[in-house]
Amino acid sequence: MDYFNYRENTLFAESVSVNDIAQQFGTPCYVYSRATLERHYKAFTEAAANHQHLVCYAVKANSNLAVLNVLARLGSGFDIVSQGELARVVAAGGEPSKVVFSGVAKTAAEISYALSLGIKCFNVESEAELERISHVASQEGLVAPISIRVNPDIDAKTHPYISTGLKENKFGIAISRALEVYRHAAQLPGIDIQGIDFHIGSQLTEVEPFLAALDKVLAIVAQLAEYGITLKHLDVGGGLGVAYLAEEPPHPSTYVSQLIERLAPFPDLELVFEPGRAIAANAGILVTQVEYLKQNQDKHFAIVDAGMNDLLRPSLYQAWQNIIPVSPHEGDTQQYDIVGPVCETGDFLGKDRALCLTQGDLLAVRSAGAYGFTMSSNYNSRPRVAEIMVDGDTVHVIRKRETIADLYQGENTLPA
Ligand SMILES: Cc1ncc(COP(=O)(O)O)c(C=O)c1O
Ligand SMILES: N[C@@H](CCCC[NH3+])C(=O)O
Repeated sequence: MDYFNYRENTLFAESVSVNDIAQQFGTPCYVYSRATLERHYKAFTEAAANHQHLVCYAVKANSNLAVLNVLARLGSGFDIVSQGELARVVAAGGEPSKVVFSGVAKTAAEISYALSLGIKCFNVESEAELERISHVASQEGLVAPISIRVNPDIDAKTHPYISTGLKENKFGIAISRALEVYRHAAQLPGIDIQGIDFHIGSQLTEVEPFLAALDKVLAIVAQLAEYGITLKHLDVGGGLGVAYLAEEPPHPSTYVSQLIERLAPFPDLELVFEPGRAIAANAGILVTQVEYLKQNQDKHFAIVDAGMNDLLRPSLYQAWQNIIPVSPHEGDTQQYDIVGPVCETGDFLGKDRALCLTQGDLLAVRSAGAYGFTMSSNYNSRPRVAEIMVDGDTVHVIRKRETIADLYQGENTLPA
């Protein structure tokens, strides 16, 4: 049974109610749907069925072991950006041979760990990193599979903090230098050139920027072939957006098939995708309870038990996420700012929401399955909340709520 639709992540399953989950496990809590995660993953793989491909789910979106395990069981690969994420993939039963390693600041220790596990590819983000990978691999008598992440200088038309493919962004190697860097890489010891990679940003709502970047990168693939460097894969990154409000991002199947059309002249080039948000965002909600209602002159506040430390996106990006009552009831509707307990004016989950509320009501913040828990913190010494997975008629606690004692575990006072 599906609990969340791709566009409207309907909350109310017949057999498992959000109310019951909140009663049983307390609030705030994140609730994810296994069926939805699986459906979103399959939207990519089914659309790509006629071309060699690998979906490498971007672990940063939601790195809970159960989420990774659900995807690993379907054969998913993983896009990681740290040793910690790689360790999670392994602990969740993912295959290192399906892991691509992105990120601008890979340390020698991280490179060594990833090499020892035999990952699919390092997505190299700078010339200095290429030298470091070559050095580490040679020292260890290993060969590192690499792909150059090129920065195609394409405007992804998204929030400036999550745009990554412009020349002023820190990511990737300028596309104008790509040929030179590949020719150098081909001479380096311990390096095995496997592919090419780009990732132009997150929450893109149009296919055009992806296609523009892809065209630029395919031109490089063709030129490299002339130099005798034949690439095995092309990694188009992640970035496909979801509907938080009225956005109308392309369905994964439309996006995937349009990219694959462009690959007609390259039938042997494996296509790698790194979706995070498109798989996880609308597979999850954050459930929170109204602690107090309060009015300051004309302003109405609903003070809830989840704050910016639990869900940072509204504060950080002024991101809009739908907030709905779990059990709607009759009464007066007011324009509420939904604010949290954290001592910051920027601590809000939503502003000016027309809602009919009473103290104790449960609210669901939708589209919270991606960049929700993973961006949470202990700010204000608030324990991290529980994560729950709905799997058919069964509800699993996939991460228990932190205790107060967990908050300072590992800390010490100074010796006497
Ligand atoms: C290199 C890389 N790949 C994949 C992703 C996943 O992006 P999204 O969640 O937008 O699909 C990101 C984050 O933007 C990223 O930096
Ligand atoms: N954290 C961002 C997405 C960043 C993508 C990371 N490359 C968000 O919540 O929208």
